[in-house]
Amino acid sequence: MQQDSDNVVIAKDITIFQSGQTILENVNFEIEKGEFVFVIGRTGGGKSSLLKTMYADLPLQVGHMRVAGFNIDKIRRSDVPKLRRKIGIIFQDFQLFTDRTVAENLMFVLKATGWKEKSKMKTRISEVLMQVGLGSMASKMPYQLSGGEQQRIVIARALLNEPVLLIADEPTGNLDPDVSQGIFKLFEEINNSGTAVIMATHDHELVKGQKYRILKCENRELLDSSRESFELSARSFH
Ligand SMILES: Nc1ncnc2c1ncn2[C@@H]1O[C@H](COP(=O)(O)OP(=O)(O)OP(=O)(O)O)[C@@H](O)[C@H]1O
Repeated sequence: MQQDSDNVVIAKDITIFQSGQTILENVNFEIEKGEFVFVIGRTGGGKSSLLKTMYADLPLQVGHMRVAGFNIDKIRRSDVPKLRRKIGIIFQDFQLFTDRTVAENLMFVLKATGWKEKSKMKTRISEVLMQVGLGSMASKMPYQLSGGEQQRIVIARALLNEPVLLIADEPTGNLDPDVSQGIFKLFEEINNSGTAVIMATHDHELVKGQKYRILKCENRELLDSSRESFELSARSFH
């Protein structure tokens, strides 16, 4: 597939399977640099499967997909870590090492992704912690942080290598509405600084009234608010 410098994601005629079952069929969409996109749909509709395909966790067997310059349908195992360095991935459950400080958690990722110079690593850690509003938390253990703060650290970790795309799968799923709102605002700030964001969510309150594009998984189809209008009632979220 052609490289398209304005798109961080190109999906062309893709079909997604789980254990031989078709989950989404004939999916076509593109995400531009710096775009913000929600993925919604009822439970089991295929939101996570779509995101997993994007970060090469679920192999793509039918169709073509390009993410952050990598051909997902042809990606070699050895290239998956390189892809994941270009994208940041955030899940509902904060997966921090519980026996390491915040700074050690972030340092671990920098080392694993090839950073060598200690002073640059320390600077980068300070920068991302500032960016998520937790500049003073470097020496805290995860258990000393609230759920919302832990999720901010996970977001800081995803930002370390300046990704072109953040993929977030229910990032506010375990958080109170107020805290969710704060996390969402943080994603918006990150997006405003130029990083594309794709966020799967069940949170109707979060999505309704927003200006952002929505992809909706429904009956094995991916509906796209930039091409068609569709129902956005609470029912389409559960
Ligand atoms: N590892 C797996 N093995 C087999 N089937 C799976 C696997 N993961 C998901 N599925 C099935 O694929 C379908 C889509 O699941 P997926 O998790 O993508 O949906 P979702 O929209 O993210 O759901 P939820 O909102 O509940 O997280 C479901 O029928 C699910 O049971």
